[in-house]
Amino acid sequence: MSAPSNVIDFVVNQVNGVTGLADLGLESVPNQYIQPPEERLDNGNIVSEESIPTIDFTNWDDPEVAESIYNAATNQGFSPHAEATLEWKDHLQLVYASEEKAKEYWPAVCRDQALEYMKCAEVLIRRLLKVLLKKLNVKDMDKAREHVLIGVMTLAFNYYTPCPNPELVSGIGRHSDISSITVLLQDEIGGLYVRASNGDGWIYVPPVEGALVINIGDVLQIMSNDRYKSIEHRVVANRSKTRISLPIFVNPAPDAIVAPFPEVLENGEEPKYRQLVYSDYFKYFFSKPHDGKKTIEFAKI
Ligand SMILES: O=C(O)CCC(=O)C(=O)O
Ligand SMILES: [Fe+2]
Repeated sequence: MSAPSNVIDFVVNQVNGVTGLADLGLESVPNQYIQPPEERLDNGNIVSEESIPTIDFTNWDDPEVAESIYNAATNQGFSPHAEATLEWKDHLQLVYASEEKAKEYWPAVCRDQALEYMKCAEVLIRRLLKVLLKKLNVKDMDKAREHVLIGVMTLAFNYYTPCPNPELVSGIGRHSDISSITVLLQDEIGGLYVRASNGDGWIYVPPVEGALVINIGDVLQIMSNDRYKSIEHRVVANRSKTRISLPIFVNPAPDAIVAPFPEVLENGEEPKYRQLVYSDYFKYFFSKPHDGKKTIEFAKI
């Protein structure tokens, strides 16, 4: 079977998605999905000596838990440049504005489960942020801070359909999230990689039953004036299995002002980032293809 003559129209406008494309039984993926060779992930750039830490949160009051979270959040490298290709995934995003709005607008098929999950996750998110802020000397989460750190939470459903040429495409191109933090639930298939600390290779993030993946996003990097580093990550496609992941993006409200915390600059440290309105950062991120950690340059002084 050959690809439709207008792939974007078939996938996007006719709402067939990548899954509809794959269902045509193509022998090879359309050109629009093929990544340039330097962007492909192979055994040559996978780092196996390094792994990501798994932290047990059962005992929140243990200072060692706080220390592990802090260490995990301060470690990240840099990235080179990227080309624009389409991603091999379909997705749905549910914005959590309020419980009433969620009940009104979210699809009935998953509404109750999604709401329950969001409520549980919110408890974890608040605790995590508290630990991370404490290390920055930011003592309380007042309304203004809440507006910027947990202004809008969005639950996304990523659906990575099997791909006939997984080595040529990208499930999601390399990027850092533009959240404060992202809490990700992945199924047992695997496919997520994060940048190794040398800034060059990639580390596989194995699915761990009962564990969530926590990513630091650009907003926390900006607000911590680089104490915390947002993590560059990517997803590879799978030849035979469907993979599902559910990230919660914990984002500022659109009108929130993002800037380094005064507490971080207290000792005369120079701010590395300017003040910006989050909606401008958001628009900038979506105005271009994923390009590693380059979005944050937009906020740099
Ligand atoms: O599917 C994953 O594991 C990661 C998804 C992701 O990075 C994103 O949606 O921003
Ligand atoms: Fe992401």
